[in-house]
Parts: sequence; structure tokens; C-alpha cells
Amino acid sequence: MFLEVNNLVKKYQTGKVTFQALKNTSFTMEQGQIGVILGPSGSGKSTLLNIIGGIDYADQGRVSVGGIEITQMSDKQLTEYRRSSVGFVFQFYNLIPNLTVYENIEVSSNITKDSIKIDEMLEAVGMKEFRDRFPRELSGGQQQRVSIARALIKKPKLLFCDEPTGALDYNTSKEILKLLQEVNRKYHTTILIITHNNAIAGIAHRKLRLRSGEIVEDMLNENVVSAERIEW
Ligand SMILES: Nc1ncnc2c1ncn2[C@@H]1O[C@H](COP(=O)(O)OP(=O)(O)OP(=O)(O)O)[C@@H](O)[C@H]1O
Repeated sequence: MFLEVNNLVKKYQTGKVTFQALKNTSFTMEQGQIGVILGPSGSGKSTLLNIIGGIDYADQGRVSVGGIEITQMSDKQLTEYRRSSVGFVFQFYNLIPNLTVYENIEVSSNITKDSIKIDEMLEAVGMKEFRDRFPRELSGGQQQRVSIARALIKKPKLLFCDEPTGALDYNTSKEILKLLQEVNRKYHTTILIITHNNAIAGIAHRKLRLRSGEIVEDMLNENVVSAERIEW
């Protein structure tokens, strides 16, 4: 199995109070799938993604990606894993304001040896004619396209999207989801999307639901639909 998450436990200590954000969380995913992680606020979605993405540590349990166990990695190995194997897309885009569209993507391509050509990537996300604009000169949806390009330029094995449509209107959200489906098909990137929106699960091969740090639903979606066809 491409992604294996086994019995993850994560505790946060605030003063004398210990809070268990993840309790024996386990799931697997095949390469090339889109997975959606649903769950109420505070259920542990971001914590889970951050551990799989190598930006946070688990207290117990195991995560392996492509047969390599990341929960055993040194800091140096984790930095390399983040650099070459994973991409992140956030709700508020996190683009560098004083760099153009092209330069924002270039920063990411410069840190990997084997990246996709920037012009190909701009074309793939429909942002070719905006290459010399600054983020402030773009709509939210356009900024999100750039942030997807920035994440994908390094050909990550795994793309993590934390509420990628959380700041976008209905139609723009659908366009971004459609783009995620397209890049999943084109580059065979395994994608994990965190969302509050149940309807988004329609575009995914897998639906996972977290509640209080536990997976309470884990379903294979036999009827994946195109993003244009989901409604909420
Ligand atoms: N650094 C921290 N210190 C203490 N508690 C934390 C920390 N980070 C997260 N938590 C707690 O862990 C729980 C899970 O947080 P997490 O951000 O993973 O939830 P989430 O499902 O992503 O929520 P949301 O949908 O609101 O983003 C929450 O109750 C949160 O308060």
C-alpha cells in the first residue's frame, strides 16, 4: 500500500493539561487516489495531515509513504522528504507577495533536482497569461491555482490540501476542485484534501471521517463524479 498510517497517537500538552488530538488513527491509501478527510473543527484533521506531511511528530504510531517509514526519519531526512516528496496547498494560498506568479513557482522548482517546466505547469493550471502578475493582482481562485502549481512543480508523491476552497465562492471552489481532479489524472499525484464540506467527498476515491481524533468512517467511493457535478 502506498500510504500506510498505523495507530497514530498525538498528544498536546498545555500547562498541566494533556489533550489527545489523535487516538490510534489508522488508514491506508493507494497511489494515485484522491482522499478526502472530513470532520468537525478540532477533530484532528490538520494534526493528521501535518504528521503525514512531515511537519509535526507523532507520539506513537507509524506512517510510511511508498514503503519508507517517515516516523523513523531524522530531522535531515524529514527536511528532504518535505522538499522532494510532498506538496502543500493552504486555504489562504500563502504566496510570496513581492514575487510574480512565475517567481513564486520558481522558488519551489529551484529546491528540487527534477521539476516540471514552469511554463508547462502554468499551462496546466490555466495561469499562463498571468505569469508576470503579483499575487495582489489576482483573484482568490487564481492565487489558489498558483499555489497548486507551486506545490506540483516538484512532482510530489503526495499533495496535501488543507481547506483548499475554504476562502473561495461556490463556482471558484468547483473550478479549483476540477483542477485538482485534472492534475490527479495528469500527474498521478496522490491527493489528500481536508474539508468541512461533505459534498467534496463526491470527487474523491476515498472518504475518511475523523471525530475526536478517531477515524469513524472509511469508505471507498465507487461512484467518483466530476467536480462540476457536485452541489452544496
Ligand atoms: N499546538 C497545539 N497545542 C495544543 N493543542 C493543540 C495544538 N494544535 C492543535 N491542538 C488541539 O488539537 C485538536 C485538533 O486540532 P486540529 O487543528 O488538528 O483540528 P482540525 O480538525 O484540523 O480543526 P479545524 O477544522 O478547526 O482546522 C484541537 O482540539 C486543537 O485545539
